[in-house]
Amino acid sequence: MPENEIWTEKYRPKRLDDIKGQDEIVKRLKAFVENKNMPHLLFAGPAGVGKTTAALALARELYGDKWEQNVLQLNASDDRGIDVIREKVKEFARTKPIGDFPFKIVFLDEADAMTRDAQQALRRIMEEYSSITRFILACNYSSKIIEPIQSRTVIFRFKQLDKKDVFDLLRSIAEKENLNISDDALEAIYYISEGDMRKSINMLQAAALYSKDITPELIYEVASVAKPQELQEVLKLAYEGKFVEAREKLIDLMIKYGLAGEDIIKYLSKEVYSMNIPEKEKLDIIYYAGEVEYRLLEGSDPIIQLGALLAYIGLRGLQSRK
Ligand SMILES: Nc1ncnc2c1ncn2[C@@H]1O[C@H](COP(=O)(O)OP(=O)(O)OP(=O)(O)O)[C@@H](O)[C@H]1O
Repeated sequence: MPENEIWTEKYRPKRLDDIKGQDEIVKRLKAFVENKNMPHLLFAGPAGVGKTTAALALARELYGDKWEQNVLQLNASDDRGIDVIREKVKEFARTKPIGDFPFKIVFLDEADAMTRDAQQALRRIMEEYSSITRFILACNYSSKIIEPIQSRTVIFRFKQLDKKDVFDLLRSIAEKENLNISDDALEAIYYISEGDMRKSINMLQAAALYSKDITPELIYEVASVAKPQELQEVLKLAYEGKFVEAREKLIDLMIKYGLAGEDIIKYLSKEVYSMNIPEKEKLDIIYYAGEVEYRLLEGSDPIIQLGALLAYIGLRGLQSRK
């Protein structure tokens, strides 16, 4: 293995059985392999949870060493306008499978990013060549796929991966790469990646460039994310009415980690849940944070908007002490 290989590729499961946390889906895909037949499929779900991995593993198990000749994979980074769909996909879809197989597979990643016109062209090709070609479309939101495609595919909904699945995989990678990873560091990775396995593995690889000992500090540093305690500190200061200190600390964090207002608001909101204050206060603050986020996305000044949020938290604190 080359030294600088990307770990998400190096450790991408080759077989369906090695895919973590998607047991129901794996079971159904294995039945397709056994029957040597399958309908068109639509894989929907969040980023980095195994959609592409499942499509490729399915192809490997169906075709064995002929899998690459029988699969056309077009990523979102490839041009996938109508012309490409018409030419490239059609060209591939209309020719016979290589070897003794009844159909070929076309895999399209991030199909929900394709224009409606391109999806319409795709739909016609799906219909025309369905006797010798099956399509697997992956997307984050199935609602963004045009209805005629949805109704022609069987939808598989991929779940966000839970802690255990992410921890198991990261531990086994750490062992193979001779790293020491603490449980706190695993927690930190999960906190930031929110069950996105690609993000988790990338973070581990980035941290390993600096040290064999993977600690939460190192993870927060490479991920360029403020530690939960640092954000808690800001919230606490604000709630106690120490507005100026809270604001300064927040600006320091933004500079230290190079965070944009939208990032900060996301992480701050997450931390509000663990504040030691009444439930009603938390809900009010989270509601207000939602409004601030909206204003930020509309282009408002982040320092003023985040200041407004801190002031609001301060007011809530003041009222609760009355
Ligand atoms: N369920 C899983 N089990 C084991 N490894 C996984 C799983 N999901 C993701 N991975 C790892 O994360 C990497 C990215 O996964 P994959 O490409 O399958 O994500 P995806 O769901 O297709 O996401 P996207 O929508 O962003 O393309 C893989 O190379 C693999 O190493």
